[in-house]
Amino acid sequence: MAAGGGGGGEDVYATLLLTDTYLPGALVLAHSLRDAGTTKKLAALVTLDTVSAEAIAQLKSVYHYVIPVPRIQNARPANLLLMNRTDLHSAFTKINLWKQTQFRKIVYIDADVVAYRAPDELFSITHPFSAAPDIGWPDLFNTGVMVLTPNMGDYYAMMAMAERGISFDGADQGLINTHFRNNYNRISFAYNVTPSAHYQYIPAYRHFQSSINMVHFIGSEKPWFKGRHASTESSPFDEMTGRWWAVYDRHYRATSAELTPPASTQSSGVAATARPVPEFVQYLTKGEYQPKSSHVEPPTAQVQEQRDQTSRQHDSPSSGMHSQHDHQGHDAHGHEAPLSEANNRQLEPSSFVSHDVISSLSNNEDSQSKAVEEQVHAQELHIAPSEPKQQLPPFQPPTSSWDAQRHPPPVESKPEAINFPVTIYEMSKSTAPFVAPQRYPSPPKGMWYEVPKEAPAAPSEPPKPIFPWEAHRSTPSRVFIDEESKVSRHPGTTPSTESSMTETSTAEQNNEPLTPITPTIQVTMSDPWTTYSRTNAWDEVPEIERYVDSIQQNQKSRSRKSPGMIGLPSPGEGVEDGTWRRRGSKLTDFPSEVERPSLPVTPAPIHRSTFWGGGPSTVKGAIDPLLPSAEGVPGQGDWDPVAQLQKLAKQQSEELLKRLGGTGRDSSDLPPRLLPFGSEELVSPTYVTRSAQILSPQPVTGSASSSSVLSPVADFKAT
Ligand SMILES: O=c1ccn([C@@H]2O[C@H](COP(=O)(O)OP(=O)(O)O[C@H]3O[C@H](CO)[C@@H](O)[C@H](O)[C@H]3O)[C@@H](O)[C@H]2O)c(=O)[nH]1
Ligand SMILES: [Mn+2]
Repeated sequence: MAAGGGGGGEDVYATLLLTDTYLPGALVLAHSLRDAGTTKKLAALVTLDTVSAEAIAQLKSVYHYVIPVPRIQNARPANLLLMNRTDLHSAFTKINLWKQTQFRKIVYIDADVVAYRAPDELFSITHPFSAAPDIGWPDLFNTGVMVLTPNMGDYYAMMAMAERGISFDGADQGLINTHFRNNYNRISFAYNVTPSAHYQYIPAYRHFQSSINMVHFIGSEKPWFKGRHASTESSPFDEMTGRWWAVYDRHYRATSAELTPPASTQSSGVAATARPVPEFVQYLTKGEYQPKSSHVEPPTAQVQEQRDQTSRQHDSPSSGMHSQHDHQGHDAHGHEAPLSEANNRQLEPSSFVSHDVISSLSNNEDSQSKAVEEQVHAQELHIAPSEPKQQLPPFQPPTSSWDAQRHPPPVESKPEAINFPVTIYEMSKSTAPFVAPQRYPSPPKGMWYEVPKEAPAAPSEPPKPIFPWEAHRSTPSRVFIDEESKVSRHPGTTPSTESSMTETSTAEQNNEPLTPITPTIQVTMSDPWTTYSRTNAWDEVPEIERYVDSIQQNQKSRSRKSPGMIGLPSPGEGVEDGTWRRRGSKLTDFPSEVERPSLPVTPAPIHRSTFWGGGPSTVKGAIDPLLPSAEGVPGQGDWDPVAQLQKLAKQQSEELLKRLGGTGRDSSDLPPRLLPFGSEELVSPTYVTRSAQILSPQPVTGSASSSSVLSPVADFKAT
């Protein structure tokens, strides 16, 4: 063994076993690493004075090295009380890791850790000491996972501290943190995830879940102390606990075959020693020990027999001791003293645990009766019945102890539907002929829907109007293809057969006016460009008008203080008498048709004979029927965008000039306005020029002031 350390040697994962009670943990840890396919060897440091031979034998079945180390006890354990963990009085023993200089690098892992994957990459860290943050105080590191280079320097330094009891928590974590305070390499929390039943940062867990390497069950409650059904929720904590149990089950769960061995071996009492699954481990795992039995006996006798068997099995030279200590430490059935009284499960002579289990079964009345209860329960659930007919076990949903994303199903697993409740119906074997009953029960009453005798009368009157404009609503004049049949069925409504926008359909003549006509506007059907109303039906509702007036009155009085606001009438426009308001009192204060005739918004579609998908024979003879055209919408053929744009431009210019003071000026002598760029060549695909005169942009002839306003024209002049 090299004294300097850190030189040659191999890499090992190492753990520590101070007591038998942590054996299930140490075994599950080793299996989890091996199952994950680690290429490194495994070592377990053990304190021979407190770990039984049986436990060491178990360790040897999975660990390459089982290394005895001297137990280092804290002579001043007062600080341990601060965290209620007096069971950790010998945690200083961990310091022995630095003495193992036969190894190049050690990845130390607490016995209460389960590996999701083998973190072999940790061995390539060059830093002499690495650890992950502790959730209790993240500036500290947790000593449950450490990557260290053994060397005698660190060993002696820490031994000196241990002898003086220098540790703020009384255990190894306080000591090692003090020693490596300023010189440790922080590794990811994913290497030492410490779940909590009370607090879990669930979003982070969900986010980083897939990167978890190892899970460490810190605190006094370990999975194997609580039993597999300690919790049935599916919290992150339960998921992680489930992963521990998945490894346990893979290697230590009793199969039903083992629970019902052949009768010959049963009577000999030797069966217990033949072990695919070691009972010793089950003893130490709460709720897992199930004694073998193939026939129903009075439970008491059975327990007695089991106890005797176990007694023989675990007999050792020190067995005489077991009656002396009425130790009530943790037994495998969970009939333990509270875990906070943790020193109860500590520091007994070698192999004390097995005796402890036995003594609790044999010496303690209470324990015994509970054990009997459990025995009976175990029979109900798991042990093959001796009588042919026995109640099926109650349905238990499968526990989520296995992560299907990462691992194959546990070796012992059964098909998913194995637990589903099954009801089997059998055919009647009766040969007696069927005799109909005298009377069948009458159907239940009042369970059907009574169809109303009369159909609900159609509402004779339309619903009362809610909004003012509903009172003088106009009938829509556009007709769509789907409605064609309806229209033609209407007496006197014949679809127009010509595509002419100016033609008034029969429907229009028979019905109300189709365009909302306000009293002030003269509709001239001959000029479709002026027939669009720019007012709203509700503009004339007196209530609304009054309301708007009142608002504007308000605004007016306020804005007088700031003249020049856009939209305010000039002093000459009759502010004082209020006449200007007539034009501006509407919510939608668009220029009227007279002021600014609108462009048609949607030209009516041109009817194409092929569109309707049929030849002349399909609809009404040789000519396809046309939909009645909407009133006031100009025909497509009349649509000349160029002319309309110019018309609009001219009108606007006129208006502008008018506002600028040029009253009474005849618009006809205004030059046509420049069209928007790119639209000069615009020609409607359907428009047939009716007047040969096409207006072209001409230089403006107005005054200097007007030309500066008509900037597009001025620009044009400049070019
Ligand atoms: O009765 C015992 C107690 C401890 N151990 C071993 O010592 C380790 C530490 O004890 P543990 O119960 O795991 O402590 P934690 O609850 O994890 O508490 C924290 O505090 C301990 C004391 O500082 C540190 O050793 C741990 O790494 C740290 O996570 C265990 O994993 C075992 O390897 C035993 O074998 N038997
Ligand atoms: Mn631990």
